[in-house]
Amino acid sequence: MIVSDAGADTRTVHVDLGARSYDILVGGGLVARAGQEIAARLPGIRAAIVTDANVAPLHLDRLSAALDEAGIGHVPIVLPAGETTKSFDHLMQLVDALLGARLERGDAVIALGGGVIGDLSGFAAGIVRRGMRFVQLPTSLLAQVDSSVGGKTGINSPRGKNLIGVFHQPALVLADTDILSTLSRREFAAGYAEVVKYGLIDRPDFFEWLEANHAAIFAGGPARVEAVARCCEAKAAVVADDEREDGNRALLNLGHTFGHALESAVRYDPERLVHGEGVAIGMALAHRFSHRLGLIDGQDVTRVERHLQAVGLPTRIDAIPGPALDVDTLMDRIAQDKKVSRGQLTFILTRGIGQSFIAKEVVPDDVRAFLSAETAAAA
Ligand SMILES: NC(=O)c1ccc[n+]([C@@H]2O[C@H](COP(=O)([O-])OP(=O)(O)OC[C@H]3O[C@@H](n4cnc5c(N)ncnc54)[C@H](O)[C@@H]3O)[C@@H](O)[C@H]2O)c1
Ligand SMILES: O=C(O)C(=O)C[C@@H](O)[C@H](O)[C@H](O)COP(=O)(O)O
Ligand SMILES: [Zn+2]
Repeated sequence: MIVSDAGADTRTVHVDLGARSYDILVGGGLVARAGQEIAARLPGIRAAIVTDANVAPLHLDRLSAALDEAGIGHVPIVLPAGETTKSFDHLMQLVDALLGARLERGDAVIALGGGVIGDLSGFAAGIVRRGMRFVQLPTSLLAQVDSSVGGKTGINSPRGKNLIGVFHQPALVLADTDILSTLSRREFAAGYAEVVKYGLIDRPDFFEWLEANHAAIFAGGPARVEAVARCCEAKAAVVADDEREDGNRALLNLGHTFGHALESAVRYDPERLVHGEGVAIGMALAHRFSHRLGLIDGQDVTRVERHLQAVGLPTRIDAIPGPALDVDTLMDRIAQDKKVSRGQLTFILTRGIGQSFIAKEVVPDDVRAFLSAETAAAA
């Protein structure tokens, strides 16, 4: 993985995966350049632009014009916005539209959207004609710093989050930071949870930088570009080292065992919880659980909670609006987590800020007692 300058305001992060290597371009104005960047890497293709009903009216025409300019024939496919679109019904609809457009295996699926569109489109690209080319044009902060990189694709099940999917790497990621200007503050903050995650995993200096610079990142400008590029650099390094999560890639799941259980328990209802908010609560829970197990100093836990709260992110289960969540349901979803191995729970726990580690054979009764205390505190 190499980070280099590629023009005045574009940063290039290379994801080093042998034959499946690709570039992530980060900076302003990339939608306008998308046609030429794609044509340079995937000459002669046709494409489908997959997007959602919120993003389409804001950004589809500009991308379409950029592809026209580069002579890339394309069809738009617009799906409903929101987490419930990561479903078998919408996968079927998307697959049918790709086949109906007579796109070939060598053609490309271009995801123009947040993580929902990226995960669903990547899955469709991975299975249609046994694997079409795939390009990510992430439009949410979360998608720019996390979901567009690394090739995890898929949909949700009522039994748990992301339980159905494939690894399918993109051929190119174009993270146009200008496009974030139309994102709501709530969704920007949700994406910021995944930004904080990289600091908490193993980059304490980055966490400290975020504490000092979060306002500038939310405001836009160079700090935002810097944050996106540094997250992509961090994720690219992990993915290059462990593409299919046989080892350390699991660290990217910090906060997700709890977070995914919460998302699934609210049935992926965005009025109650979106993914990044689930990750924020999940990271706070992972730190408090680590403290309960005697692994981490209470001052570090408070520092993490304070930073998440400073940008308006939730840190407790009772921050989720609607009916109280039940511990049995949460334990049922946790038992479905993809990190479970030979029936044993795996969590990402921590010994301090930037000192996360993979904890195998976590005792379910310890988790249950902890969640009972957390939800009782909420009652
Ligand atoms: N594959 C991975 O490695 C990975 C990593 C992290 C998260 N994820 C997945 O990503 C999903 C969450 O992604 P998300 O937070 O981007 O959610 P999302 O795709 O639902 O986007 C959030 C909301 O913002 C809107 N939106 C997106 N870009 C916009 C823009 N530029 N202007 C205005 N509105 C815009 C969307 O329409 C949606 O309503 C979850 O399903 C999660 O599981 C996957
Ligand atoms: O890329 C990864 O690996 C991650 O874990 C990134 C997470 O932020 C992301 O939410 C991912 O989809 C979770 O993966 P899962 O395997 O737990 O479904
Ligand atoms: Zn995530």
